[in-house]
Amino acid sequence: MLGVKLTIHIIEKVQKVLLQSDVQSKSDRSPVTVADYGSQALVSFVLQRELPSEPFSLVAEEDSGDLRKDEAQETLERITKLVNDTLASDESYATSTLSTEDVLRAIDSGKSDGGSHGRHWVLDPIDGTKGFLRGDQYAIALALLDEGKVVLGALACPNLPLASIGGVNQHPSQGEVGCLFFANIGAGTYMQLLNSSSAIKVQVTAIENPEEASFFESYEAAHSIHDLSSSITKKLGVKAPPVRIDSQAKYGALSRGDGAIYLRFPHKGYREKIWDHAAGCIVVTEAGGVVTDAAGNPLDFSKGRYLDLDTGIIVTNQKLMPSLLKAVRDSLEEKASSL
Ligand SMILES: Nc1ncnc2c1ncn2[C@@H]1O[C@H](COP(=O)(O)O)[C@@H](O)[C@H]1OP(=O)(O)O
Ligand SMILES: [Mg+2]
Ligand SMILES: [Mg+2]
Ligand SMILES: [Mg+2]
Repeated sequence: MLGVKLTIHIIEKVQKVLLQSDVQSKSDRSPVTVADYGSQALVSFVLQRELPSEPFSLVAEEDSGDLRKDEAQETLERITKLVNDTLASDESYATSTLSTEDVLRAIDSGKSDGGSHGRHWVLDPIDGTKGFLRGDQYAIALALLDEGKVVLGALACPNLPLASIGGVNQHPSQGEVGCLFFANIGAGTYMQLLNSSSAIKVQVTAIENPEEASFFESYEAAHSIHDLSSSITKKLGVKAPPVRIDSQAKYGALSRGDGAIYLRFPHKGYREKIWDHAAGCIVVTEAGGVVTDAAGNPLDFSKGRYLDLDTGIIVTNQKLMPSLLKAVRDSLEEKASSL
């Protein structure tokens, strides 16, 4: 249990870093903010502080390359202040102060390649940066790999309502907001409000009839081919329109039964990273769901920083998976023969 408690502890702390902030563009033209860097520095620092006796390995999204350039000095100072203010607000870390060099080093300790041996932490400091910038959904995703398998996952979704987001009659502005999902291998998935400490066990939906199912996909059409998921769900007989939200909040929502299906088909040439799915994958599977690639194979997190997979990622419950896989196969064949 130490791992799970530790993970929650860190994520609650990181949430405080997430203020509105300037945005830079990375070499792949995706956005990165001082909050992404601050979050990664903080999680990395706290993990190393809490686990001094074991070799530390972190596979994380960001690196300090751009922050080391002369013109980034001011940004780096802002990130350092953000990190130090957060540490100062917590009893256990109030005496820690990081220099700009410490922050760069903490960010860069996320350069591990992971792999099939030993233990590796896997972090997406902000997943769904575009959603974060829009004020929509985003997540902080932390997982632990042990001998290539995900054994622990925590997904903090600060903008996710406690009430279901899968239905048609939604009032997203009402009620409590900010959910944390965590899963430990063999022990199920739990959810709690970010500002509370009492967790409830969650389960994926038991729906067997696709006509009653609703499905999630990316908000951003550049992240997933919407036409393809529409063809798949039509074949399956899904009646509801897609629920489009950002980030691994989709996995969290699915794990508590908000929707029944999550489809993700990135455009040609995009390579999926392990930090975009490790926490979400265990959160859904421990809640009774199934996560596979488009060919029906389980995701393999042991191959390094990237997932080596066939075409796309599909998620649903055990009952719906066989017919979903068939609809995926048929739609992909149709697409291939129309090219
Ligand atoms: N061109 C792209 N295609 C697919 N996914 C992308 C692309 N660019 C960034 N991503 C990543 O996809 C995930 C979000 O997808 P979605 O919100 O659509 O589910 C994020 O991990 C995002 O990274 P990031 O962590 O930088 O936000
Ligand atoms: Mg990013
Ligand atoms: Mg991500
Ligand atoms: Mg990210």
